[in-house]
Amino acid sequence: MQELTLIRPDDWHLHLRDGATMASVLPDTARRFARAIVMPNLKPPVTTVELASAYRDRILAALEKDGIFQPLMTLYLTDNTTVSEIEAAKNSGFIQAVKYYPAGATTHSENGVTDLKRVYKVLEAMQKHDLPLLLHGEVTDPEVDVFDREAVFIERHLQPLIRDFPGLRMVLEHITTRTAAQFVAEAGPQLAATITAHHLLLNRNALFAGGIRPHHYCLPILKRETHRQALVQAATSGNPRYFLGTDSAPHPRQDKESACGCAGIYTAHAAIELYAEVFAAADALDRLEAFASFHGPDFYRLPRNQDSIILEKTSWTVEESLDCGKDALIPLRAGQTVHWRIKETQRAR
Ligand SMILES: NC(=O)N[C@@H](CC(=O)O)C(=O)O
Ligand SMILES: [Zn+2]
Ligand SMILES: [Zn+2]
Repeated sequence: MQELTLIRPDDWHLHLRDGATMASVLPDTARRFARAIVMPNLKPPVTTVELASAYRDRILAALEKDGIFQPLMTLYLTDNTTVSEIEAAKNSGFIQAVKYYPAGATTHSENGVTDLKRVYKVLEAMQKHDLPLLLHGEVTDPEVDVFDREAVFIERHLQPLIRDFPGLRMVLEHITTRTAAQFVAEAGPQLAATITAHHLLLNRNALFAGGIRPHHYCLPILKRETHRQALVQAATSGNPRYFLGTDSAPHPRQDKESACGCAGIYTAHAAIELYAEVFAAADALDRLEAFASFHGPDFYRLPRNQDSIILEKTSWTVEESLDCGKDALIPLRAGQTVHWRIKETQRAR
């Protein structure tokens, strides 16, 4: 049997939703991670410090009292975000970043930015106050093939952003292509990327295995095998500019199993275990801790965690369905086996 002790990891990209759904998914994340960057794409979106503060209070109220989990909050950037809101966010002490969704790109992005030029003043303020910008990096141009939207985003939007804001730290979220991995490797220290467990485990064949698989549909969409391999290579490379972000995104079963199903894959129930599978398969378990527990806090300029978790190589079967308040929630690997599990979590002394 194999065991692996890690400093407790953090999740640098997470959807917790709100209300009953949040209450039912939160324990999965809090059991594994010390902190998570909480995405602001609620309905209505978390666009102000006041809304973020109230959302944070609801998360804290839903947590077990003796836990250590800390939500790290984000603001949802819109065409109307003001410079004074950025200053207030920086001064809040609990907002760690601002999230950019191109309007219409993904779940609950209808209030996103319509044209980056409209938020240049706000980006200048973020650069000045050193508040990172998190990017859903896909163009929404309907002329662009859905499999190319990330690569085209890099060319059309990310390159100009880097040129125009050389002092703004940015995270290209949930990267899915060799192009993105390479771009991050070649860019300077202002740019990092999160990588999900599902993009490391699955290629686009998983969308059509024996029939259409709505529970494998997420955005950016799964890509071909060569891209998956490039992501594994990046995640296991030891390069500090790649780190863990699950993008665990719960949707009620009926919204996924629909004629127009929602994008999002739920992985919080087995998050670090799934990454362990990827790193084990790449013979790189010795690099999991840095990817999961060091690179993220270093980039965000937060302290690394002190306590640890122990993973063991033991198989267990994922439940067929979980509860998400309103309806069933179908987790990744439902009814199937995960090959690592958490043996123990240890508090720092
Ligand atoms: N990743 C997804 O497919 N969905 C996310 C939104 C996002 O991160 O783009 C969601 O909120 O459901
Ligand atoms: Zn996204
Ligand atoms: Zn997301």
